[in-house]
Amino acid sequence: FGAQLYADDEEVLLRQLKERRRERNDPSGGESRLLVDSSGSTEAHLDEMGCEALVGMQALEVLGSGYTKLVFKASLSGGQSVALKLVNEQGIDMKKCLEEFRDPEGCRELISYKLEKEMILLRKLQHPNVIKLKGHCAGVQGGRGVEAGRLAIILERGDPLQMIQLLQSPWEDRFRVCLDLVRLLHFLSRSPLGSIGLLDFQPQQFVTVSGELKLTDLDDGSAEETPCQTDADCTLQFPQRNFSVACSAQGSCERLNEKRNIYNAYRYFFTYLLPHQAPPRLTHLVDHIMNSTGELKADVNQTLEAFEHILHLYESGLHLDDIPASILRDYTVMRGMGTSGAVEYRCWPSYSQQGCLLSVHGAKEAAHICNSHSQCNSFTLTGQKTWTGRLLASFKSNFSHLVPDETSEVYVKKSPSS
Ligand SMILES: Nc1ncnc2c1ncn2[C@@H]1O[C@H](COP(=O)(O)OP(=O)(O)OP(=O)(O)O)[C@@H](O)[C@H]1O
Repeated sequence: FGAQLYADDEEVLLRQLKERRRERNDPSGGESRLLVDSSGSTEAHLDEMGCEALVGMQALEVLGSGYTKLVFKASLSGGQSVALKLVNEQGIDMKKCLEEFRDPEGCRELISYKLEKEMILLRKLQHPNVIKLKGHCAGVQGGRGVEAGRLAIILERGDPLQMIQLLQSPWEDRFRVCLDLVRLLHFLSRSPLGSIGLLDFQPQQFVTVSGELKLTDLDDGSAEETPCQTDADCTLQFPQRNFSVACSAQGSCERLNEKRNIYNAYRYFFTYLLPHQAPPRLTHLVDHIMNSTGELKADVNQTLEAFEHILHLYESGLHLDDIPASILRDYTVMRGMGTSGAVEYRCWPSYSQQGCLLSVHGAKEAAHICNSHSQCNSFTLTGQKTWTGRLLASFKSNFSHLVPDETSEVYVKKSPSS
């Protein structure tokens, strides 16, 4: 069934289009939220939004576009911000189809099929790291930049993944993207449609929603393992490396989709995001992940375990056990206080451009960091937390006075004589 859903065979598409045309001429088949799924049954998706949700919406800006689809940010009349995905009339797919068939309506319909396929897949593959389908409308009313009469799918809105921005962000946020990706690959390896390989593994296929990574382009997947006769038929080829996979007794390359996904995760994401500025006490674990995924020595279960282990240590602070509690004796603590008139210094990669704002497990780790910065004479544990629940600590050279602040604590280095 999965492989059938992923089939892009032109003949299959045209047959489906003809069937759809027949259904449309059938007066009973007009409901916009009824969809014929590939098993032939008609499913109602009454919890999803329909065309009525788009009445009065404002299409605000283009979020992104690709060969097939165009994505708008839209503000619904209730104020909710969503992403609308439509056929990209200017896209390569449309151009190629027009060149070949010179039939604008047929081509639009052919490409709409990919949107429908994506919709079916989004329903079948629900996971925190897959973009959420909110609904669809088979005849968009029109609005700024959106033509009338087109199929639009309504998705939760994300921010396109900006690799350059991510490279400059704290390790914790970069680790989160990699962890989310591994959680997604783990799910895809045992999805309801079988083990799915993502054939186009570019960062453009992903967005983030409040820092969480989500796959948004689902039509470039394969749920079929490559058929084979001998092991020689099962090679995974990448520009820098090739791998051999065994041909199973059933005549398919064993877990090729899973392996391809892991290596792509390594080459497009981990290499850039994981090792750089990893917490010193976790680098050996990060190096181990880099090695085992770069050499395809670990499967997706082992890779996920390794990531979750790092997360556990990082959240619990267990990796900091060797920092003695006595390190805090060198500091005077003032609870319920913040500072003003601070003399800031910059560190990298800081959560703030102006000063040195880093995440810590607690006062002990903050003191350890402050001791390693020559400019640091005090730090404030703010009440703000990062996604892992770690605290944001602001490191400073000096400050002019203390101000009451229920949510924070100030630690000042004792002078050598005191
Ligand atoms: N829910 C969303 N929120 C924000 N941006 C999105 C969303 N979905 C997609 N995008 C942006 O729109 C772009 C195009 O979407 P999508 O990848 O589905 O189109 P495509 O035509 O299949 O692209 P490609 O040719 O790369 O396969 C994405 O690269 C992404 O940046």
